[in-house]
Amino acid sequence: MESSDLTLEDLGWRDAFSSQLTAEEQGGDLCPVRVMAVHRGWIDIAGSGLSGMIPSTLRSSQGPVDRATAGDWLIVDRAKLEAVRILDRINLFQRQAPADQRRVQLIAANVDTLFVVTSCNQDFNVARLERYLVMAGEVGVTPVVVLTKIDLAHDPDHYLEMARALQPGLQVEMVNGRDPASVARLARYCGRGNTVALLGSSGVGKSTMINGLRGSSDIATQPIREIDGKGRHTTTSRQLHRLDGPLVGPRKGGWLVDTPGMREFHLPEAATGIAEVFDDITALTLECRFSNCTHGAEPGCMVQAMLQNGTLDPQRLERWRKLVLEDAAGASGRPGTHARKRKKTNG
Ligand SMILES: Nc1nc2c(ncn2[C@@H]2O[C@H](COP(=O)(O)OP(=O)(O)OP(=O)(O)O)[C@@H](O)[C@H]2O)c(=O)[nH]1
Ligand SMILES: [Zn+2]
Repeated sequence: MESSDLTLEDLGWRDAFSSQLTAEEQGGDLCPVRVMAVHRGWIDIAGSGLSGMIPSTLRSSQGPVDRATAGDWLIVDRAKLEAVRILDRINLFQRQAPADQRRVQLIAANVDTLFVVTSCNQDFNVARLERYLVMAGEVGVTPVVVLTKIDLAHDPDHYLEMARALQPGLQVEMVNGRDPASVARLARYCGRGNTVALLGSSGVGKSTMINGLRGSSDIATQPIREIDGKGRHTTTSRQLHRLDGPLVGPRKGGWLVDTPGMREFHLPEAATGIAEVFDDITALTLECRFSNCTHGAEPGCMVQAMLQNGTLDPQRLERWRKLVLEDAAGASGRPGTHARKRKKTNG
């Protein structure tokens, strides 16, 4: 282990983790650390005043999601350089492994804010944004829609209005990623101890934004060559990057989760997220006469009633139907019955 000047607060420690510690985990050789990067068989960890690399194997592992992933908090045995257990997560991004649908791939844990990034041009797509927001709701992470390239848009406020209409109370920020003064709007989400992740299509300006926040031109989101535990070079980008640029404040920055899966993330399941993003429609369905109403031609269908009287946007209803159908279709191919956490971190 090497020493470091990081504190647990810098690393994103929360009361939700303190309350999980047993008496013997609060002294002696056992201590909490955060997983900063995941390599094949090894993890980079950082805790109060220490950092280093240890084998990723847990002393005992229970079930498919009981594996360390980027952002996790672990109890480690400092003397034996061993990972003991994973603390219950505030949230977890996971997906079905592309190669094997029965396996889950863990992407990142304990994320505070999800930047849903889109540019103010043809990339702006209501259905796609709703999908991202459904995902945020499902994982239990607070989304912030970031509209980029406002300098190129003829009428950026139009995009702002459309974005705000996606979900009640949704936070929306507009930035010109190339202008540090503009990117500074995002700094408040990236401060000490905060963990953010980004979602958005290629080319919308994610890297530009991150570089602006970090105040450097190194591409924060490019894979980094590292030396693994056996002294080999490996390419990994499954890690947390410090957001420590001048906009956030030197030594005050939080963490950016950047893992390959994050950028291609799609939903393993979505019912909770759909209910959240489409809470207006969900509320209507509860008032239909029949509990198994398909909102087609049944009598006493509240959804149809609101459609008829013009209260409900038919396109929004169509997008909702599509997501619900997809979720139902996905249900059959899903991996095991893992417990899911859904607790909001900030608010
Ligand atoms: N005018 C303008 N250009 C921008 C803005 N944000 C990004 N760009 C430009 O858009 C291009 C794509 O930006 P990137 O930051 O590479 O996009 P990305 O989302 O990281 O793309 P991937 O790495 O493919 O996922 C670059 O040429 C940027 O300079 C912006 O707010 N305004
Ligand atoms: Zn109905």
